Amino acid sequence: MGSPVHRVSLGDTWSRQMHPDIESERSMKQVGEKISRALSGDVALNIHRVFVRALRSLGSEEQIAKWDPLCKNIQIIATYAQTELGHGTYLQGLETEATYDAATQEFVIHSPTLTATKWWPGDLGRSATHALVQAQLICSGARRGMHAFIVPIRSLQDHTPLPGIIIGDIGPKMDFDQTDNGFLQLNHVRVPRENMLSRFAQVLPDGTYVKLGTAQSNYLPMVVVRVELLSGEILPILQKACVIAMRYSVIRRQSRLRPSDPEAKVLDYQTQQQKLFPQLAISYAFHFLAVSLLEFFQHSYTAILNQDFSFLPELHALSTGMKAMMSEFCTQGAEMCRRACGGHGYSKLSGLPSLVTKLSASCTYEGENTVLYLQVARFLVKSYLQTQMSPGSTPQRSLSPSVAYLTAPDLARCPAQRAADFLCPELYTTAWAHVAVRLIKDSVQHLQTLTQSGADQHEAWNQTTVIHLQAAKVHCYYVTVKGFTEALEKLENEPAIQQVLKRLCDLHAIHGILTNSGDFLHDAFLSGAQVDMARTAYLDLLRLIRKDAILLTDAFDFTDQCLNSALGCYDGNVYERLFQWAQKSPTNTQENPAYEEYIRPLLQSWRSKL
Ligand SMILES: CCCCCCC/C=C/C(=O)SCCNC(=O)CCNC(=O)[C@H](O)C(C)(C)COP(=O)(O)OP(=O)(O)OC[C@H]1O[C@@H](n2cnc3c(N)ncnc32)[C@H](O)[C@@H]1OP(=O)(O)O
Ligand SMILES: Cc1cc2nc3c(=O)[nH]c(=O)nc-3n(C[C@H](O)[C@H](O)[C@H](O)COP(=O)(O)OP(=O)(O)OC[C@H]3O[C@@H](n4cnc5c(N)ncnc54)[C@H](O)[C@@H]3O)c2cc1C
Repeated sequence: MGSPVHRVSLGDTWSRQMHPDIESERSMKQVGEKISRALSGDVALNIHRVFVRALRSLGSEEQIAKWDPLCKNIQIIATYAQTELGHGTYLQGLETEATYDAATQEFVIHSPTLTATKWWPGDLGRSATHALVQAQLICSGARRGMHAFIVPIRSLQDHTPLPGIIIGDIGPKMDFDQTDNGFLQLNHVRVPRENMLSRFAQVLPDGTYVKLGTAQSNYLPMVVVRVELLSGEILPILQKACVIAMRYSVIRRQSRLRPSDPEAKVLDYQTQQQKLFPQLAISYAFHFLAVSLLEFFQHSYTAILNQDFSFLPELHALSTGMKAMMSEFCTQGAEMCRRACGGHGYSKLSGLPSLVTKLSASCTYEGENTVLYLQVARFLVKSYLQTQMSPGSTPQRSLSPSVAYLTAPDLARCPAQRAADFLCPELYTTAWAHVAVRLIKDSVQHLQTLTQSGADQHEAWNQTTVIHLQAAKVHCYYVTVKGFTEALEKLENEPAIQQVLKRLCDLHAIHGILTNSGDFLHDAFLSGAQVDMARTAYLDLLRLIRKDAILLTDAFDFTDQCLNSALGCYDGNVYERLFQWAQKSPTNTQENPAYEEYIRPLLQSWRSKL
């Protein structure tokens, strides 16, 4: 971990004295340093731009050898242009066309309608010189579905749009002001045959179409980016929010626990702990899950690139489920951290509002969350039906490991007899698996009831998607609980940090049980008394985690510059920074433009009436 002196924001003009309230929280600093090293096992890849990932997923070796160095050396600036004005989710509905012309061995890329306009791609508005355009391939008189084409869009000489290209910025957004998301219309733009990325499909010079992968091979870049977004983009934002809110909560003193006491650190209030500690716990759960998913991804991705697609269904289900869950929970968690900082949390100087608005976008980009959860549901239904096949029926691929619980022994009742029983990873993992199985089974039964009563399968699916969504969300929560417990098992040689992290794992599992207690009470798996036991264990965990809270957030090892927050600096000098940074606000360094035009005339008119 860097020394404190390297953490204080540059340009601070007061003493570097550590605030005593935060210094007193770091008595066990070496535990925090050990935890930080455990987290450094994170294999988060740097999030290359989406284009580079798509090129490496869909391009032939020759195409990668040609275009990758041009990207790396910034000889071109490339964007990933898939979403259109009229379609983002439904890829089969994309309208941009790529029609093969055998006479010239070129593709003619065209936007046939207004809604075919590419809309949203990052860097497209003003920066990109090339676009990876996802378009419906038309060759040998047939439509072949979505394929990827590299299309030059701006001159490398003077950056002006090339012939047939209408391009610009889509206008102001909720955040990401630094990114020029743009629009692109293509008017019969010709590119050579070699510009169709051809790892999984080729068009021969005479227009013959050769499929080398599956129907969904060209969806691979989305799987890659979803996995990398988790630890590369989404999770660090929640971790930063936790650091800021936790440090502020040991500096902020407000009200008294007892009339005779000094004002209390707000983190000593149980309700403040209940706001922040579940966010801290889930950020650790997501960390360990992202690490294990990345390992699974790297293994699967290598196989897929070698035309072995056996891992793809589970990889697709895991990547969509974790992207949906992490973006949803991280967005909610960052907002909770912001609210836990009171008025100063609403100040942009806290750094928290922009974390919330940035995370909010992650619920939409790279796949809208509901749509992705329903992809998980589709996988769960298929997996459940697989377990119901009669033993002698046609051989099926083995059940994917992430749904092995579908065939594990199930308990009808939770065996917990006292609060401490809820601190047992096996007990709460089994509890989560029980509810997941029940909801998946319920969703399948509702679907089958409708189809057996004569409903069209697509209508039956639509009429049961709310139930499927609930099952998918519980499955994803189960995956995070199981992933966290498995990560803890690997820390057996570090008992000190294993104990500290186990409390977070316990809290994460029980927090989910208490906030979804209806799902556990529904079939009497838990009794009301057992929910009370779980709450007792939960409240005691809050008390125990309190003493490690600062160490657990220091362990994320963000510098002050990275946090960019007057509330979250390592030394805790919150008020000095707020005051100093506020004085730097442009409105404080300029003449008040409203005075001459509005305020003075107003005051004068009032004075003249006195
Ligand atoms: C600083 C911040 C940086 C942020 C950078 C963010 C940049 C953002 C970039 C973008 O947003 S790029 C655009 C992203 N767009 C999407 O993610 C689109 C989402 N839509 C889809 O993924 C698909 O259209 C769909 C929703 C999955 C539906 O697909 P489709 O309608 O074609 O088929 P289905 O009938 O649903 O499924 C058929 C079959 O295909 C399987 N499948 C679907 N997707 C994938 C995939 N990605 N990989 C592998 N397999 C996939 C699906 O499971 C079905 O399989 P079976 O069940 O039939 O076996
Ligand atoms: C900040 C940002 C950056 C982006 N960057 C890029 C980029 O670089 N390149 C790129 O190509 N795209 C990019 N996008 C676009 C993004 O990928 C799409 O917006 C996203 O895939 C969602 O698609 P959509 O906008 O069509 O939403 P829609 O699908 O229209 O969603 C609207 C509503 O319809 C619901 N819905 C849609 N389909 C179904 C269904 N089958 N079942 C149930 N409900 C459904 C959704 O749940 C949602 O509630 C970006 C978007 C954002 C916000």
